[in-house]
Amino acid sequence: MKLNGNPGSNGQNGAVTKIETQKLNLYYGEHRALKDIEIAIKENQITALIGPSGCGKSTFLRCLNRMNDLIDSVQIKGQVVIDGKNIYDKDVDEVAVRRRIGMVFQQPNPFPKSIYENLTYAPLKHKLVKKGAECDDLVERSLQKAGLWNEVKDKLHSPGTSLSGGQQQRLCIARAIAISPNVILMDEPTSALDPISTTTIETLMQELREDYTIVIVTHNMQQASRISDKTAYFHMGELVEFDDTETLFTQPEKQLTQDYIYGRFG
Ligand SMILES: Nc1ncnc2c1ncn2[C@@H]1O[C@H](COP(=O)(O)OP(=O)(O)OP(=O)(O)O)[C@@H](O)[C@H]1O
Repeated sequence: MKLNGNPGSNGQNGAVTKIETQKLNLYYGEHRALKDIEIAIKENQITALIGPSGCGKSTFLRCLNRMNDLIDSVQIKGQVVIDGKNIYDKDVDEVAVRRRIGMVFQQPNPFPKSIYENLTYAPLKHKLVKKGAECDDLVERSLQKAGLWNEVKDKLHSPGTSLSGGQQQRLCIARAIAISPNVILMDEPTSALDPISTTTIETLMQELREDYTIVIVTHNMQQASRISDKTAYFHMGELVEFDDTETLFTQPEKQLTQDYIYGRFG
């Protein structure tokens, strides 16, 4: 696969801003893990977050769907504006935020239920669909989008955990899609997968970009380079550099970015 061959980086400079953070700071107790992060993430693009271990990539990602709210010691200051509205405003329902913004984790984590129920559980709970034909339709559409339908259509009532690791991760992507989000967050979604499953998911992400805004944390710089339109380099809680992926990997402006990309640390 060609390094820096991301097809989406051309001609999308005028894309609409989907997510914008303003002076975003996050504290775990006394520890300031994010420092004045300001970034504008574009709609229907893939944005990769890279940087050394502990620099705050996952913390930042979790700010985008208010997942950090679940941690007692966390204090967040600043704004995360999605579709023009700060998701930390008092009148915003955090459960509704998490519904609009799907998340896929490092380890595939299907529920201990059937493939079918993995996809219908949350939509039924949120009353997005009714049992029966609507659920059947949702299951087929979500699995089609996640590129898994042909592999599982004859065993929808088998446990999700009976699938291979790569299939389980695509089931988790289908589950994220089933709640009709418009943003999908992915935290190292392929790091537990073999190279073939990784390629399948990378290809799938290119297709999903048509319909969703995707933000992905990855340790794999070649992956960021292959799949993303924009890349953000984080270091010790700061956003050091954010640019078109091709520019960031070939002509990084900041010394810290150069050191990381050229392997001088991290
Ligand atoms: N639940 C938590 N409680 C306290 N501190 C935390 C918590 N989660 C993360 N941290 C700290 O916040 C900082 C950023 O962590 P984070 O996991 O966001 O980094 P990361 O860049 O995603 O790292 P990695 O690449 O290793 O996953 C680190 O110093 C980490 O120890």
